[in-house]
Amino acid sequence: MAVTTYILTQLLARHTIKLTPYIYMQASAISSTAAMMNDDDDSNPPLMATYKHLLDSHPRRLDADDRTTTTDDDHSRRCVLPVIDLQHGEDQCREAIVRAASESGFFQVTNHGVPQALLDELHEAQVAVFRRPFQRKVREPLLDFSPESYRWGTPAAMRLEQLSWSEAYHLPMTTCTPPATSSGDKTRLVIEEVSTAMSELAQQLAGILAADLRGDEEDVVSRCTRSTCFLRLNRYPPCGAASGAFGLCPHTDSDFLTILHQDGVGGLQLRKGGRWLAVEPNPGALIVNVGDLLQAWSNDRYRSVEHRVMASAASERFSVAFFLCPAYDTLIRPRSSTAGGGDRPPRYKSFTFGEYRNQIREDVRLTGRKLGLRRFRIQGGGGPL
Ligand SMILES: O=C(O)CCC(=O)C(=O)O
Ligand SMILES: [Fe+2]
Repeated sequence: MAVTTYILTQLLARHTIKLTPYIYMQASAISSTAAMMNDDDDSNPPLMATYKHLLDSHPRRLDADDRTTTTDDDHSRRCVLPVIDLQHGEDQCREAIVRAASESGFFQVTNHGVPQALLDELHEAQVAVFRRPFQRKVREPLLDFSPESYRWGTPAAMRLEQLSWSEAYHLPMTTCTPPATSSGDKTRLVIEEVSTAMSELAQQLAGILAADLRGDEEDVVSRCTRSTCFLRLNRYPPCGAASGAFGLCPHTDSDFLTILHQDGVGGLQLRKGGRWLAVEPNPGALIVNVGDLLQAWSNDRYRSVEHRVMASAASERFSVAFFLCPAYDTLIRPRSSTAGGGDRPPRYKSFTFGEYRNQIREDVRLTGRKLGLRRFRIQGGGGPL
């Protein structure tokens, strides 16, 4: 029975896109039933079964009446991110990095020091980790990571637009270092090596961006340490259920700086000038993006740009994100003076990273979404950029 439902689910997952809407609803109902039976050999989280009420209440394309989502036209709009080759050395790249962080908030780096062979190994390990049966992912911790490190879907979603069709392992960097007693498992080692290499890269880039902001106030970058950063392994299962569904809902990153490695499937989009633009996968490059803390600390010199992942109907997608975060008690005090920008009054009230996180949690609990930096913005502060 388990095998039959598994095959049925797989067939439906592959073919729903080709079915008419009416047949599709029948198909999703059957597929939901299969998922609810918790087949032990099915690695997909039961997204369809769990969020069927949201899918059913929104049977049309997500974009039919929601301006925050996409259109066919937008799907074909591509965005070319600046590519910075780090082999030219820090001094040569400094200006390009500062310009990219100020103008686009997202850029790519090549010759970044994270060996491609290591990223390939992590990809292989990541596929194997997510291939474990769903019930095992939920019940048994991965290696010696905490059981809470596995997450899927969006428990608080009240509408389809708030649902992320994905699963992830959220790994604080402290836990990425295997204890001395650990078995030396290959997955463990590769996770540690990638998080260490990405952390070094993030520190280097954040250091360059920080150095360009004059002032001798507390250095936030030095407060981003192994005990405060984390790595997230993402998997986006195919979603034939609703065209235009999100693999990851629109958001800005709440950290200081993010390093992202994606596979070749595509799906990442940025919001630019009120439009969503697709980021073309670039093998060999890592994506870098400014987080909210860096935007506030730089008094809007660097930009934390809204982004999202579109779920694919046909292909699963994997990505790895490293989040450079300071300690929770780090004060984010906008710099009143920035290089090139002259004196500019602070645009944000000062806040600690801990206060920022708590405010986000509270906003999500009360409104269903993150309000982010606008919560700390000084009305009329700073004047035009
Ligand atoms: O998977 C991606 O491409 C983006 C991931 C992301 O935005 C995040 O984890 O914050
Ligand atoms: Fe993100």
